[in-house]
Amino acid sequence: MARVFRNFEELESFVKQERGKGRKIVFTNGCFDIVHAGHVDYLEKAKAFGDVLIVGINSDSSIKRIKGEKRPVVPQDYRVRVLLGLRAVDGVVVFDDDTPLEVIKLIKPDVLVKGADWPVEKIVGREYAGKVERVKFIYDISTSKIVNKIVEIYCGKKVED
Ligand SMILES: Nc1ncnc2c1ncn2[C@@H]1O[C@H](COP(=O)(O)OP(=O)(O)OP(=O)(O)O)[C@@H](O)[C@H]1O
Ligand SMILES: O=P(O)(O)O[C@@H]1O[C@H]([C@H](O)CO)[C@@H](O)[C@H](O)[C@@H]1O
Repeated sequence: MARVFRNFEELESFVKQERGKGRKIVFTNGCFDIVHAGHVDYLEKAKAFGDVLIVGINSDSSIKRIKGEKRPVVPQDYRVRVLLGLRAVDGVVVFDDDTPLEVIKLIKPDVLVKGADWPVEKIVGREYAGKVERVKFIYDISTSKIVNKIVEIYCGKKVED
């Protein structure tokens, strides 16, 4: 089963151990507030770029700063637990900064992956990765779309994007 790294030191020693076995380290990051089919698809494709997939997940306070006070809908411990249950994921680490730059600088992944909604020039940490991969969306879904649909259904209000 996948594991959660309690701190960056634990993560660093895991990465060193895996690299020692000749394994390719893939890293990606995100908020993963309400996990959906798009996340599952992109994480499986991310894993396929290497041998070990580590996912950096924003802390609750990080998400509040970057996505607004009303988010996240799902607390970080539950968001972590969902990712740990995904077949593609080997490890999860929570980061509290606005960006995963410090984690990426630490592990220098062989491959850094984001969904194709992120232009390369906006992918934080790209200069510390062996290469950067952007995964195209095959599902037209997002956490925001899910939230907005629920508000529309239950509150009869159209939420402005
Ligand atoms: N439909 C999708 N298909 C593939 N990848 C996706 C999809 N939606 C988001 N991603 C990717 O998942 C990662 C986490 O993104 P995030 O948690 O912001 O999801 P989101 O659904 O876009 O959430 P929000 O609507 O709150 O922005 C990012 O790398 C993003 O590019
Ligand atoms: O879930 P998101 O919004 O895709 O995740 C964010 O990604 C940002 C991205 O990596 C910038 O290149 C990152 O800075 C931010 O902390 C979220 O993880």
